[in-house]
Amino acid sequence: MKIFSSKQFYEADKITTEKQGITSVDLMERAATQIYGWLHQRLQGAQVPIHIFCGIGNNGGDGLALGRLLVENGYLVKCYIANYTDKRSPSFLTNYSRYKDVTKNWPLLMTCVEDFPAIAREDIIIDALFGIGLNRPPEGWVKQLIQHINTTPAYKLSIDIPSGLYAEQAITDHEAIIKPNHTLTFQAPKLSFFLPESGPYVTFYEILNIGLDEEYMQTTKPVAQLIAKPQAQRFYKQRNKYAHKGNFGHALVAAGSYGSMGAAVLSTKSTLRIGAGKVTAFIPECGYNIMQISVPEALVQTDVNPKVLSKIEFDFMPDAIAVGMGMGTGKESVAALRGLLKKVTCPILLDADALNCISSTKTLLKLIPQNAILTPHSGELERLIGEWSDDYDKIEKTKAFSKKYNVIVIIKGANTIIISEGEMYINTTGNPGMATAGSGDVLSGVITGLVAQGYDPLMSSVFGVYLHGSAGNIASQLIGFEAMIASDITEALGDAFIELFRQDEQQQAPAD
Ligand SMILES: NC(=O)C1=CN([C@@H]2O[C@H](COP(=O)(O)OP(=O)(O)OC[C@H]3O[C@@H](n4cnc5c(N)ncnc54)[C@H](OP(=O)(O)O)[C@@H]3O)[C@@H](O)[C@H]2O)[C@@H](O)CC1
Ligand SMILES: [K+]
Repeated sequence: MKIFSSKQFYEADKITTEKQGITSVDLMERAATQIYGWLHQRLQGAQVPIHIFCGIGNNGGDGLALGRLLVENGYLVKCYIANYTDKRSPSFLTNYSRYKDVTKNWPLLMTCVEDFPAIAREDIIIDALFGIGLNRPPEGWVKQLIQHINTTPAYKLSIDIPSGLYAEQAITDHEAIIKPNHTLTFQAPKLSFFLPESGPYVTFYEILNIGLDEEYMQTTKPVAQLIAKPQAQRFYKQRNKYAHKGNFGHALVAAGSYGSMGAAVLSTKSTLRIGAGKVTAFIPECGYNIMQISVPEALVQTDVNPKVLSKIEFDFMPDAIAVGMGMGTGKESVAALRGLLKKVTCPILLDADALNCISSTKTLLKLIPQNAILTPHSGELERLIGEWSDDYDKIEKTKAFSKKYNVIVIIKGANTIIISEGEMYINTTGNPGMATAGSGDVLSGVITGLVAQGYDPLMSSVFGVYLHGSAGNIASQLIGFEAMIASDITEALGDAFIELFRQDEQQQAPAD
């Protein structure tokens, strides 16, 4: 699914009205009708007071049109206009009059704190104060209105975007944003819904299709691609009946050190679980028994150094390499990584201490092969690209790094982001139970195992992140968030493949 910018939404709005021969007010009516349908389905005429807070732009226009539809259908509605400027939009004005025509009263104009209404906990609030046209943080009594709304326990529904939140710009005032229970967004989600600083304002969202021009939506390059089940299904490569293990590649996992062999075990096992034909673990000698016992399916080769990796030498041609998990950052590790980077000829994934070695020894940067996959967590990323001021700055700096070194960077987080060649992919699977030691080692194995099987590095990254999150979701259903450990994710990888093509009950039900 595509994520578009505000500018693109305005363009889509214009093209849609031109091509479909409708006015902006007609489009607004479509949007309001969709929200009305959503609410009516849930309320079924219930006589609960609905307070609609409207701004003076088109988001406010949506609120007024919704108010009229609710009144026409017998709901208890009170509409308030936050009259923060005189520059009312034309579509707002049309719906302002239409509301008056139906109710015989103008909506209540608010210009100061004294105008704020009392709201009971059972009431419903519709937030139509600001949409994607917000261009500065709300101030003064408008900010106080937002705070007033936030302090009530009443259910809050935001139209298009929580008011005060930008679609694709960093938050400057966290106290001036509506915290809704639910957001109904038009046509496609906005970038801010998925980033760590702004995502918490959008705990639940749904997309309402308002029929924006299909051709525009399909042919326009988005700001990001959201990866959910339909996209992930398209990545999957079906196995041929006559395939043998040689068809699914031989991966090398160079990892581990004394005290950190678990990282190597988790990666190696996950590389196998995701479907690599063969995996060789290259580890310091101290881990030999540990690895052989923990992962009997893996081949094991050991370093000359008993405790850390010092020279990564192998006697076969791997199809994919993962390096770094638990390998340490000392002199020996840096030398081992340097040697490996100099001779590598297949796709490579660099994780954890491999990234830390690169951050401490910047001369390694120029040895990173093109299209290498880097999987930093927040701290590792900061050491690579420097500090950032906000989520958007982080994305821009990561894009610049990815372009400069021609690498794929996976920014791990609640919504893991994959950046490659200026493109951005945002994953939708995963849960807070996955914030546990070793989860990243599993991800490295998953991606490496996909590369070994012949998925290209970018597809392996995007598909791997999706499957890893999906496995985490499946594991959490069995065990909950708190008790989940990284091995649970590995064990659920098989189910993640099955889940990819499982139809939900609704889809299976025969059509009437
Ligand atoms: N695109 C589509 O396809 C469709 C979009 N639709 C709807 O339109 C919405 C976008 O509408 P919009 O452009 O009128 O923006 P919106 O946010 O309502 O108002 C902005 C106004 O507020 C002002 N302003 C800004 N910041 C401010 C501040 N801090 N404090 C005070 N004032 C501030 C700013 O004026 P300024 O003072 O900057 O000149 C401007 O007047 C969109 O979210 C969706 O709900 C649907 O109807 C159907 C189809
Ligand atoms: K809103």
